[in-house]
Amino acid sequence: MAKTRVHDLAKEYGMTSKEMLDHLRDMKIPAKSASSTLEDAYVSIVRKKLKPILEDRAAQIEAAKKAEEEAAAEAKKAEEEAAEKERVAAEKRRERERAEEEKKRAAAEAARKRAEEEKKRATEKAAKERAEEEERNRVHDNAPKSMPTFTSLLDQIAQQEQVLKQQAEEAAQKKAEGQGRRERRSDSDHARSERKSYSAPSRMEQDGSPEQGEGRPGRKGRKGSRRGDEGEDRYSRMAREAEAYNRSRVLDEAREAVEEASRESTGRRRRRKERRQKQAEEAAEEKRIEEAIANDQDLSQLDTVKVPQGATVAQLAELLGVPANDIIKRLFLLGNPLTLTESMSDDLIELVADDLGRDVKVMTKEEENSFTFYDDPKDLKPRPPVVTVMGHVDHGKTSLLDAIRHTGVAEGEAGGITQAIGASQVKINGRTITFIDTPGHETFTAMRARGAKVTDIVILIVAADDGVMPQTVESINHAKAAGVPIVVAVNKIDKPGADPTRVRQELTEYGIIPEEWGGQNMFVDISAKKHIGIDNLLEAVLLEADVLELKANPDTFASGNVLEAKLDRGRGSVATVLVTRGTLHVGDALVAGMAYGRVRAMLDPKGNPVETAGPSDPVEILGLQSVPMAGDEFRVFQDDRDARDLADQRALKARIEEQNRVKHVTLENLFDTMADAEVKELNLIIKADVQGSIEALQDSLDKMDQSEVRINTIHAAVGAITETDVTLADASNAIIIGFGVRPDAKARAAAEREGVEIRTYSVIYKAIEDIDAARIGMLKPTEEEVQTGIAEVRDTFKVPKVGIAAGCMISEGEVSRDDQVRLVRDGIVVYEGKIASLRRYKDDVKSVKAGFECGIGLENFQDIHPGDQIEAYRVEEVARTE
Ligand SMILES: Nc1nc2c(ncn2[C@@H]2O[C@H](COP(=O)(O)OP(=O)(O)OP(=O)(O)O)[C@@H](O)[C@H]2O)c(=O)[nH]1
Repeated sequence: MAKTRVHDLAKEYGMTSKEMLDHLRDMKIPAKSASSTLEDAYVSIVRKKLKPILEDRAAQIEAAKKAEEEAAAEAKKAEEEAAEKERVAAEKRRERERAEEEKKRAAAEAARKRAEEEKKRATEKAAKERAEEEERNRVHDNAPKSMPTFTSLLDQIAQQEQVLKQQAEEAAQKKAEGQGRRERRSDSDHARSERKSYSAPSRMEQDGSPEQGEGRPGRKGRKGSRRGDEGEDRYSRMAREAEAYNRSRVLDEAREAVEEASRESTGRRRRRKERRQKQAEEAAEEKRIEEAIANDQDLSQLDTVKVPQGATVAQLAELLGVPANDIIKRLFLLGNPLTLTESMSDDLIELVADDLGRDVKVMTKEEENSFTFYDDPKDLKPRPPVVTVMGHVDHGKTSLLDAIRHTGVAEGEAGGITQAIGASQVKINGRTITFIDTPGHETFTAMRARGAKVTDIVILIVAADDGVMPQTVESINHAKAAGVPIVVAVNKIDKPGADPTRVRQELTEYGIIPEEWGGQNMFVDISAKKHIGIDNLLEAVLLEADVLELKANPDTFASGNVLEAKLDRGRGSVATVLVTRGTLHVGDALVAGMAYGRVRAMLDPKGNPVETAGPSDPVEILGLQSVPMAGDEFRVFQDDRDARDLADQRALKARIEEQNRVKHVTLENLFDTMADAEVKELNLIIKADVQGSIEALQDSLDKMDQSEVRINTIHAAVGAITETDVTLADASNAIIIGFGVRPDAKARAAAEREGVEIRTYSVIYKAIEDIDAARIGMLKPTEEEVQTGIAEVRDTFKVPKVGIAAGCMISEGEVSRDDQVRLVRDGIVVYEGKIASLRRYKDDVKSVKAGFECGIGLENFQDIHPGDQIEAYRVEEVARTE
């Protein structure tokens, strides 16, 4: 019989071994230590006696739980209140922003008006100035530009001379009154003295010695001029000096005036140039605003200049409307001297533009070409509808498409019809309908996920003997999500148990209501097998198409989507494309995703070679140099260099993204990486469900031999592995170790993208073992966990005998009945084990794929909550490499 150890029993009662030993001693039960074993009889005594303790503990736990719940409820309430407050604040903020925006718009409008008025005024002023200038030029015909200044200077000089002459006369008069001998002097001498002494007073003032001069006996001017100051008459000397002084001053002033005049003239020229530039800018701005208004563009985006990636200095200058020198100067200051024809990096373009106070958007070739086409309504012509058939498995999708392909074909020919490409076309009443031959909503949704909306109408096929089934509902939801109208084909009406009315009834539950019952959907009863009602169905599709008024411009370069593509051994890259606009011709240069080429040959759905394909035509094209992907958009280019450039650019971008994935360290490559590295360190980020695990691991790591590789724990915390952890690991070349925790979806995607290794464990010793082995290059994994699928728990329900089961949606991959699973709640692993039941509605199924709903029961586990995640995985053997 199994024996129970003291410490196990203690654990069961949530007490320490010592406490348990004390109880045993009280009960007189022999036990020495925690590892002592107890007979079953003793164990049952203990259980009986300790029952009140257990109950007490349970009550405590219950109380604690209740308190916790209350606290949580309160916290939630507070959170809701805060959220409400935040919402109100956000609303107010938005209102403020709206008002601000309005204000800005009004200001912009006012500025524009002001600019207009200013422009008008400036034009008038300029005209006036021009008139005045012309007038002036007429007066001073042929005169140099500085002449007016000289003239005014000469006037000034004449005025000054007049003043000085007066002053000299006054001085002479004074002197004549004081000294009689002056009277004897000749008239000419007197006149000369008068002329020459006009600046005498100022000279005297300068010398500060009028008395001294007055006291000295005078000499004859002529004599004085020959023999120096001694014999010179005082006034003559003063006059001479004044004349010399004046001449140099006048010359200086004149020189200055000339300079000033020439400065003024260049200044004027500059100002004129600036004014003209400003006017041109304003006119350009006005034109842009007018164009933007005419094209319904967002006015706030107007200031952003679109610059193609790799633009040269000259191109950027032209786009920004600034002199190239301005850009070269800034590049020089930024330490990146470039010449006019050199191209600039994205960063440099942005830096320089920023420095110039301009907003730019560097456009990749992809962005440059990713505009939506605009067609003038008068160029639009009706086009055939494009139809996809959807429905539950075995309800007859393939049979219907087959029946449709045989429509209008004579019995004898029927056998010869082969489905050449992934789409077909039928003619009814002289009109064409295009069918996409990959039925089912997976393809439909996959295409839609890639941005390809090719289907105009969905035919929902429902077997009259089976009624609405799970995939019927899923198809409805997918069609509704894409906003595509549904025509219902009630199939298998030839079968004895067929009940078309029941189908109609059931579909009303999902909002699909027959027209005859006042709803929006056309219903047609058919038998795909017996070819009954097929024409009626096609007519219904045409009626629906009429409502949609499907149109496209056929007279332009073709564009559309790739429906499927493959590499054919004999023919190379083969792609089925659906033209949505324009007309595709043999010889056209086109790009589809990363593939580029010229259309070498085209085949229609019946496999016949054709020269052209218009809107809604599916064709198989040969000639692409690589294989595009289903859903890729294709476009024809006028110039095949543009097509090649775009394809190259896309391929280059993909390559760069691939290369940019830094090769991070993993436990497997640790040894080899360390062999090359100078610093031998292993960085770890540890995430665990409880603090204890972190401490236990850290403890073991500390004890590890770190002489060859130093182990650094750069971050350790309790909780799920998040995107931030991955970012940190990426930046510090670290490995993430998780205990009882899982990465969330974002973290998983980031780790995949950045090549960061995440290792999750449920036992510590296994992690230590792996790290230890990796350190010495001995990590040889023999098993590998392969994730198969993820199920999101949407709801839980009670199943008799099974207990609580989870109503799930498979969000990734495929979950199989025999997969191993773990239940993850908020990133923490709460259960690991097996699937007890996997069901689609009432049926047990082997597996369920992404996009489908199912019920999952877990083995011996009932604590499932909505919002939990069930991760399914398989453990696979890994072949040893050595
Ligand atoms: N009696 C009868 N049987 C039909 C009719 N249409 C289809 N079937 C049969 O139903 C079965 C399933 O038809 P499929 O066309 O393969 O159905 P499906 O929806 O394409 O099936 P999956 O491709 O598996 O999703 C085949 O055995 C058909 O012969 C019909 O109008 N009457």
